[in-house]
Amino acid sequence: MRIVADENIPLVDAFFAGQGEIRRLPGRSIDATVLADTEVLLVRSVTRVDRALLAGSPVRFVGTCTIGTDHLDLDYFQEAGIAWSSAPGCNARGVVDYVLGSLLALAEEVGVALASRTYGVVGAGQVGGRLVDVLRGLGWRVLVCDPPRQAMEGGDYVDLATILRECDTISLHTPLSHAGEHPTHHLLNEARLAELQSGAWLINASRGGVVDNQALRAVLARRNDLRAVLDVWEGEPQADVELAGLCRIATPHIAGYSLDGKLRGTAQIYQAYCRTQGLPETVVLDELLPAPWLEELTLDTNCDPDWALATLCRAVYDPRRDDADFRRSLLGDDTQRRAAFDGLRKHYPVRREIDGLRVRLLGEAPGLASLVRALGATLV
Ligand SMILES: NC(=O)c1ccc[n+]([C@@H]2O[C@H](COP(=O)([O-])OP(=O)(O)OC[C@H]3O[C@@H](n4cnc5c(N)ncnc54)[C@H](O)[C@@H]3O)[C@@H](O)[C@H]2O)c1
Ligand SMILES: O=C(O)[C@H](O)[C@H](O)COP(=O)(O)O
Repeated sequence: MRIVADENIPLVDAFFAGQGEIRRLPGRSIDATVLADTEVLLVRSVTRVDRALLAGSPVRFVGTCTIGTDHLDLDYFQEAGIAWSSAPGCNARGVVDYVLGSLLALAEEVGVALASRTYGVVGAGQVGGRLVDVLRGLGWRVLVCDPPRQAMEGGDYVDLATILRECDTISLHTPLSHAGEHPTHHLLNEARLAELQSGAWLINASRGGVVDNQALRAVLARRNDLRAVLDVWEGEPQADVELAGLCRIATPHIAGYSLDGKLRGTAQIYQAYCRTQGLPETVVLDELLPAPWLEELTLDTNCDPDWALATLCRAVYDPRRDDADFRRSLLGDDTQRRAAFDGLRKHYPVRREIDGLRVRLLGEAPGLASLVRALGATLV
């Protein structure tokens, strides 16, 4: 059996070598020609997988090591009887860590307490749901907008207008969709962006097209009270340089790029492949994940909780490093910038997840203990 895999899928050999011959290619160069004799296609988000790519090929399983599926034509897969799998939730924790790191950076810059903000989470699935749990666990006020979940489950949700009116800190975590009852393409359009509160912070680590980038650029140019954090861009790998310049944090679609998240992505499509083929799963992720560089921290119980929060988060990840790398890459011409966008992602440094930390408290400190638990770290 022949397998074509994006060259940026880590551990693809460890998981799939027993299944056939693997050909690794840059995701953007996978085309119909290379699939002419391929049964299994393993991709990341940069490969558009649709009729034009697959028609006439023997591909019978498509795995994407990503949460997002907007690059897959699922209707075509159904019509053509092609089995597929994404990796739901694989890197959700990484995105939560990115949002936390961004909030810390903005709070420091503005000089406000994060506890004084009102958070609006739009889309409460794998990523947004985890984020809501962390923010509420920290004791912060959070409103949630998720019309599909609200329709299915009822519960304590608000609409987007309420989020824009009441929240000064908004984080977007919806899929990118152009159709259906609740399409998200340009969910934040010119009119909605105009409703952002004075001094609002807007974070988008979902998909670029959820925010009208041109409208965002215009509103940020007009209003210097607003602060935007963008990890995702319309037209990637091309990012709007002027818009990036107006953002407080700008990164090349790496919010979910923890090592754990990437490896989980590979493991999840391997598991799905085995299930569809009725094969036993013989490769186990836990045996392949290296130990984190920092496993345990000890906190004195009289430490300041805000310092503890920043220290625990930044011990694992600080998005300002990615922001700095990305800004340097924006100095070239269009071709160089596109290459740099992909290059920064391909050569992304090792990063782990905050919930992998173990924290030892030197004595009784219920407030600190609940902070550690809210972050998802383990108290020892
Ligand atoms: N930047 C990154 O590195 C990165 C990493 C992981 C995921 N993502 C992206 O983040 C987004 C969220 O991922 P997820 O795993 O949480 O997805 P998910 O499918 O688990 O959750 C999405 C949620 O959004 C809700 N939703 C759908 N339409 C909505 C609308 N119009 N308004 C409000 N809510 C709506 C859904 O009901 C669902 O609960 C996706 O776009 C995904 O591709 C980005
Ligand atoms: O959808 C996802 O899982 C994320 O956006 C993911 O980080 C995309 O990474 P890529 O496949 O582009 O490497």
